[in-house]
Amino acid sequence: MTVLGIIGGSGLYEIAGLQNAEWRSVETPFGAPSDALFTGTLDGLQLVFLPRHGRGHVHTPSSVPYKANICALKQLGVTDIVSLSATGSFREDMPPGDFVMVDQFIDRTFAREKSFFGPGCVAHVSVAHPTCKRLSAMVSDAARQSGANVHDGGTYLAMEGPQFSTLAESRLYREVWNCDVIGMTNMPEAKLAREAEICYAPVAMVTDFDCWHPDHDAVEVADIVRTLMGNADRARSTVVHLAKGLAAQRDVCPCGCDRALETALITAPEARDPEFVKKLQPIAGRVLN
Ligand SMILES: CSC[C@H]1O[C@H](OP(=O)(O)O)[C@H](O)[C@@H]1O
Ligand SMILES: Nc1ncnc2[nH]cnc12
Repeated sequence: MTVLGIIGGSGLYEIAGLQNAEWRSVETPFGAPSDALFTGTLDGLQLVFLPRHGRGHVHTPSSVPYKANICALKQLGVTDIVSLSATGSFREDMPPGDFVMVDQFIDRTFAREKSFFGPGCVAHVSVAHPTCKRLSAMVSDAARQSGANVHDGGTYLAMEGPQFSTLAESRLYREVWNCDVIGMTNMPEAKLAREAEICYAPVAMVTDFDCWHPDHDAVEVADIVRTLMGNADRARSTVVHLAKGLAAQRDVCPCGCDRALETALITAPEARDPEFVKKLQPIAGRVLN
């Protein structure tokens, strides 16, 4: 069965229109998620919403409990995640207001735990293709139906933050590394979703041109928030259109996201730490038992 998870970024702290809606507190072996999770149904589809920074925006990009967030979504049965994020743009043809269906990342974050696995149970999943093509295509259609100008494909530079980039960094990411958008949160979120075998489709909602742009000397939160308000309405409408198109009956993912752990475990069964294996149950119970 499909359970759609929505991770709401800056400016997206709630979602309206769900039937049988309730906020549910969830504990995980990896601690508490950013906030309670808002569950309900939309057009017959089960949906779980989580505000990435918590209601009121209390978490910094570095303090977001990424592992607990993904684990909580998994515990509520989420099969597909749409991740909505505010981003800066490195491209003149991806101006504020546009949506970019990100399909690649460069991960420059350094102060975050990036794997559920560790000593006592080691696993290596592939993130060569870190997003789900099938889900991204559906989100892209839904975003177009909501009136957004959508770009299919793009590389997201994940920076640690919370400060915005220096001009030299912005130029490096744009001119040398050919990145399309920049943000602070999609890593390690995407890597953890893959480890949890959940399909992941990130939507970068452009809010600014970062500091490389001659007309935008510095990035300012007030400008971002203003653009976010327009983006947020289209993001909510995208979710509504997506819920109409996603079948409740779920087939095997053609990209293999839902089987990512099948070839990933390397620790010999007899060498695994039983306590740690217990902790990993919600994420990897399917392949560990
Ligand atoms: C408010 S601007 C900077 C902030 O916005 C983005 O957050 P999110 O990805 O959750 O929408 C960016 O990554 C920064 O955390
Ligand atoms: N220019 C920017 N850099 C990093 N994160 C962002 N989020 C929104 N705009 C951003």
